[in-house]
Amino acid sequence: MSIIRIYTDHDTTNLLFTSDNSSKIQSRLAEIGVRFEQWQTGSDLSAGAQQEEVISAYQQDIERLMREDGYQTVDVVSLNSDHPQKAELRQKFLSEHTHSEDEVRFFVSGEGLFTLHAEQKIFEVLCQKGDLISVPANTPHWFDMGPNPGFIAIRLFNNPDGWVANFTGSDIAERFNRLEN
Ligand SMILES: CSCCC(=O)/C(O)=C/O
Ligand SMILES: [Fe+2]
Ligand code: NI
Repeated sequence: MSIIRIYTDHDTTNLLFTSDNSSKIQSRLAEIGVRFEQWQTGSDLSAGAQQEEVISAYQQDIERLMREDGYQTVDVVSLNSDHPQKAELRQKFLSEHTHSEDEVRFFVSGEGLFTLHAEQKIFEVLCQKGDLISVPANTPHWFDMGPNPGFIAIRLFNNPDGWVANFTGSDIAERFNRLEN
C-alpha cells in the first residue's frame, strides 16, 4: 500500500496530511507538479533480477514513455538485501539533491521511500510495486531504500548521461523518516 505523509519542512512532528488512497496521493502530488500513477505489473520479477530481464518484460511500457515524453536513456536499479554494497548504495541517494531533468521511476517490484521538498513542505511518498513517480527537474528530494533493500525500479532519463545529481548541502534529510525494512 502506497502512502503519502506531508509535514512542514521546519517541524518533523507537524504532520499536515496523510493518506493511502491513490487518488489523494495523486492529487496532493499534482499540486507540486509531481506525476504519480499506479500501473498494472504483468511480470513477477524478484528484486535482484538482471537489467535485461526487467527491460524486456516492460519493453512496451518503456517504449511508450520514451515516445510520448521524449526520454532518451533507460536503466534499472534492482537490489535485494543480499547485495554486498547495499549500505553504500543506500547512502548514495540519502541526502537532499536535485537533477536538472525530471526523475521518472517505475517500481516493478518492492518498495522505496521518496521524500520531496517543495513549498516549505516535506512530501514523503512510500512507493510500491506498480507506482510510477515523476519528480520535476530541480525539485530537492532524497530516496531511502532502507537497510535491507528489496526493489526493482526502472529509471528513465532525458539526458544521455543517465543519473547526475546536484547535492544541495542541506542536512534536512537526517531529520525526517527513514525506511525501516
Ligand atoms: C528508485 S531508483 C534509485 C533512486 C534514484 O535514482 C534517485 O535519483 C533518487 O533520488
Ligand atoms: Fe534523485
Ligand atoms: Ni525550508
